[in-house]
Amino acid sequence: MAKSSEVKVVVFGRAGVGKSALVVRLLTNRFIWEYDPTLESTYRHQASIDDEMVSMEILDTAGQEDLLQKEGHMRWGDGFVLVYDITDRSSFEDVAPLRSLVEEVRKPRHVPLVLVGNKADLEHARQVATEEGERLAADMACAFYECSACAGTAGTAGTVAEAFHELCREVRRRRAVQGKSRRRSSTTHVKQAINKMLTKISS
Ligand SMILES: Nc1nc2c(ncn2[C@@H]2O[C@H](COP(=O)(O)OP(=O)(O)OP(=O)(O)O)[C@@H](O)[C@H]2O)c(=O)[nH]1
Repeated sequence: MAKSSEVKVVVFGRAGVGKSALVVRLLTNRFIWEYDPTLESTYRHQASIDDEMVSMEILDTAGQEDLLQKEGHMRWGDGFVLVYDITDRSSFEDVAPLRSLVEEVRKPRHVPLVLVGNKADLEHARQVATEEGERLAADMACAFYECSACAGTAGTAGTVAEAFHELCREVRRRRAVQGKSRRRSSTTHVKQAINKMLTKISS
């Protein structure tokens, strides 16, 4: 494993969608039923993603922050996990405005995002169809996962890590694109300077 990179991840979503439970699932592979509902916390987590060590700093937001706090978190993060609860339609409706705010705060940069529909174990109480999640993710041009932070739901628990890993990949892809365009613009400057010199010499 050659390189290692740092990625700051912010987990956003309405209070009670399961942000803390998802982060705990990622960090410990466990599910904890009750968590302090209002505290905001940061965690460190290392993972090998496609043969690269990635060190994630994860900010689990409180879900009830004011606009100023939200904007501060949006400036801090490299990538964002937008979470809704598949059994709570209004938490799904919160996602689009949240995404617009991130775009606004980070303009003109593209913002790496993943969309997560949590509590997939509660199929009987579902209020948001999988296709609706897929459509929203397509609109936001980001990856989409339905998962459950809840222990014992075979299949969906592993998806939690996959969602965070995919976000790190997207951050990495964006950094590569931005690095290239920075290099291109500095080459353009050198070319312009040489052209200027040549014009002066020949005149
Ligand atoms: N069945 C089920 N319950 C879940 C799941 N994830 C979280 N919960 C429950 O949902 C409630 C809220 O979970 P939290 O992780 O505290 O949610 P949060 O989004 O961090 O909430 P705030 O900190 O208030 O913003 C808790 O009772 C959890 O046990 C899940 O995947 N399935």
